[in-house]
Amino acid sequence: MGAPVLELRDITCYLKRGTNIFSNISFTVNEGDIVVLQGRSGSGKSTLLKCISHLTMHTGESLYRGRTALDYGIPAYRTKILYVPQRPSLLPGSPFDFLVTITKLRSHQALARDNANSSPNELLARAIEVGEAFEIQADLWHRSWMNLSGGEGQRILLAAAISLDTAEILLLDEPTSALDQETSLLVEQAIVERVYSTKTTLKAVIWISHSPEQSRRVGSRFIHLSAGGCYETDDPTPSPSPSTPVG
Ligand SMILES: Nc1ncnc2c1ncn2[C@@H]1O[C@H](COP(=O)(O)OP(=O)(O)OP(=O)(O)O)[C@@H](O)[C@H]1O
Repeated sequence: MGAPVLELRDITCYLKRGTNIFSNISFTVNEGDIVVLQGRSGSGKSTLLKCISHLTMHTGESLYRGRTALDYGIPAYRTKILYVPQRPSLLPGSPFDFLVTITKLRSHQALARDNANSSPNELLARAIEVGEAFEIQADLWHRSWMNLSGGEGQRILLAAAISLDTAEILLLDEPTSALDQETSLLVEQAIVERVYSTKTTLKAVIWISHSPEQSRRVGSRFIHLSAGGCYETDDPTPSPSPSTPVG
């Protein structure tokens, strides 16, 4: 087992007093883990990823390398634990504009000081290279997000997250939901290779998937959200009743 990277302690998310989406979610993500997060529609998978990245109010703690997001400062924490939504629905401009905006963030610049390839054009060159592995043509990076297909936008967002190469954990919210089987396989392969490569910053992934086949292909661990809690199983096709409670 690799070193612990992210420890979730008693994460509870409530809509209003007395109504929790889930309660006391606790598990640890180690280097080399590809944790597939499963559960019925509405069980709270996306909400859990948003809690981990501090986009949603919750109680409990997410410790990255033993420290909280407040210890690091939330922007710096988010460069290391990066949430990738299913769709880039509200982003203005083009994917290239998005990369330019990121390079101007102080949290990104603090990390990029050690990294010679930090200018927007260098970042774009890396993003284009990653995107090509996902069959994204270079000119799409300059097209408005609004004029990209669902699958193009999804792959570009993933390629951008990967090419930043700052995150130790990617929180992937159904990263292939808009893709055909063949393109899904390309994306899966690229992500899995990066987790196991010693040349990239990425150490682990939490990956929401509704597909047992995909879970089997990519997952090294399987955590199921159910009845407001979670359990870990060895089986990528989850059983209706909890096997091993986590936490
Ligand atoms: N901001 C919000 N206000 C009210 N309810 C919310 C809010 N965000 C999420 N919910 C509710 O919380 C529950 C969990 O939503 P979430 O999107 O996390 O589920 P999910 O497991 O990711 O679902 P799916 O598999 O369908 O994507 C749902 O019942 C949803 O309607």
